Amino acid sequence: MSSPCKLPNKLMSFLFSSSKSGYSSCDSEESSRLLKDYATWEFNAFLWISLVTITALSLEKVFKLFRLWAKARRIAGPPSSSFFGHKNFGSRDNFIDLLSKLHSKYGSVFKLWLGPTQLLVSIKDPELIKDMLLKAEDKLPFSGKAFRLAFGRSNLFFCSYDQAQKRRESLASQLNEKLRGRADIISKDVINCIMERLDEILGKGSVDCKLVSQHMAFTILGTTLFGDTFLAWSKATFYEELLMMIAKDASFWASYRVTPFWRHGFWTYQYLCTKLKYLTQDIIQQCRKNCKLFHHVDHSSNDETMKYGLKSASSMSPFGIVMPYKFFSREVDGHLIAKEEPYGNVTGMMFHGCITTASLIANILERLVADPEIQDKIYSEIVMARQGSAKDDQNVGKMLLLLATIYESARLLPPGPLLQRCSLKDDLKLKNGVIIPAGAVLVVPVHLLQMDDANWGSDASKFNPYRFLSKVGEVSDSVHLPFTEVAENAVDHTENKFILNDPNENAAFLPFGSGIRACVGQEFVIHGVATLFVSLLERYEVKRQSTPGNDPKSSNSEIVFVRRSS
Ligand code: HEM
Repeated sequence: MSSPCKLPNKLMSFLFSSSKSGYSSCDSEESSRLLKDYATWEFNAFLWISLVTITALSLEKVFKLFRLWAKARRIAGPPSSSFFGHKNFGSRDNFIDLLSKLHSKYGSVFKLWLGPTQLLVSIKDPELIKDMLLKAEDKLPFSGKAFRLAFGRSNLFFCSYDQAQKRRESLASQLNEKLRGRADIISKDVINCIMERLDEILGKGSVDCKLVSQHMAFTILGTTLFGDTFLAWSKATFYEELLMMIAKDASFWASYRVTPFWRHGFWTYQYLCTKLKYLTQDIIQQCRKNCKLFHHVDHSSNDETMKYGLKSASSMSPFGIVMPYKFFSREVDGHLIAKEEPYGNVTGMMFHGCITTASLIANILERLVADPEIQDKIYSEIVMARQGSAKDDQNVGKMLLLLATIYESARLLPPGPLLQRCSLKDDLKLKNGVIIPAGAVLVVPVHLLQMDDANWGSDASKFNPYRFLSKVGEVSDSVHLPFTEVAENAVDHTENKFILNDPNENAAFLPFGSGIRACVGQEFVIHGVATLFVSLLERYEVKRQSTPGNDPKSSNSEIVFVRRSS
């Protein structure tokens, strides 16, 4: 039999010769034999290459696993109870309790095997956490998967930092640009629209605090991304409902290792996700149309603008402060982006922003209802800040008690999921010398940390906004204030001068995360929610509904908005 490496040449020469001299039966036998040999040779080569590749990949996996086990041995923690399968940790509260107990036993860093290949490392020391959050760049593939499954490709919430970095920077620079301008973070029109909607809901009777907060957050986020176009969009209510329905199931469907195509519920979920995508496309198209119109009007009115030195009012803009050119062009800072990505990013932001902002608003309302004294003081602060300033001035920087109340409510937010990170490629060395192997899941039990007396004093579990305020002269020079330019003028009602501490100075303040993957929207949200509460508290007093049999201290009882006499 001819040597296999000569086969292709032979085959080629045969094909050429046969085309010149025509077919004989002998030639055709020879040709079919050659073709057969060639096919066998190709098939064998394919099998060998597959075998070598699979063996190399398996060896790499086994090697990584041994490396993980070897490196994890050096971290304190309970031994793995079972080599096979998962350990059942019960509910989320049970799991947090378990972490708390293990921290008391093993110190500020310990490991916990979730399975033979899944290593979790929990960190509770604020300084080590700060160090880790600066160094660990990646997130768990799970969170990226939940976003991708629901909203399509999204680089903003991608697990690998390399992929997310450009979009993060682009979003952060747009938000910060607006914040630096201090103007109209939430425009007067948006606030009016929110108040009108609230009046409408109040007219119908009882108020569900969570639902009202959700509507408010949704309007704020929608107008931030899509501008005033969003206020006139007829499908906004449907969009909100759909987003919330998807939010309920997103983690569940993402928790499957293999996408569960066989489950009917999964297809219903996918149907809702597709509907949401079409709605996102619809609002984006509306924005584009308005943008063209806007540019047209803008160009034609340019002469007038120049002549009278007028600037176009920001409320006229059809876009919000984030989205336009950067998010819907195919290129961001020289990087070409996939066609799907802008929709994924925008819907992902709506999803994350609405859920987190809604829960913050609801939490602030609950705190104000439970503490009417603080509510009264904030109201006086608003009235005082308004005196002497223009009627539409929305500079919330002067309202230090309000801002401190927002920080404190964020600190006391009910326990969210753990803050999680990982380093996908490299091992991570913490400043206490502990080496965390690449691929380990790093978690920060945020709630434990934010309720820890060691970090916040003996009243850590109590609502006390004053912990974020310092008397003038008592604050250290190292404290940088986010609203510096106005903080100096702030006066508390006890007639002492107070200034607002930067909450991020305390490494245990983590409602927005910290470090390299910290929340991009933190300052925007604080500023936006403060603007909302200025208008809300100017108009209403929030109280607990006092119906017979209703425990006034229970946080489940309904809230009423009592209109203030103007
Ligand atoms: C009360 C409201 C909000 C809270 C409590 C919140 C909280 C968080 C937290 C805890 C993270 C993870 C941080 C980390 O791992 O260190 C995060 C990430 C993020 N947040 Fe927020 N957020 C809020 C609102 C917003 C808003 C309104 C936006 C956008 C306009 C936004 C944009 C983002 C982005 C883009 C990320 C992903 C960062 C990344 O993975 O690289 N957030 N947020």
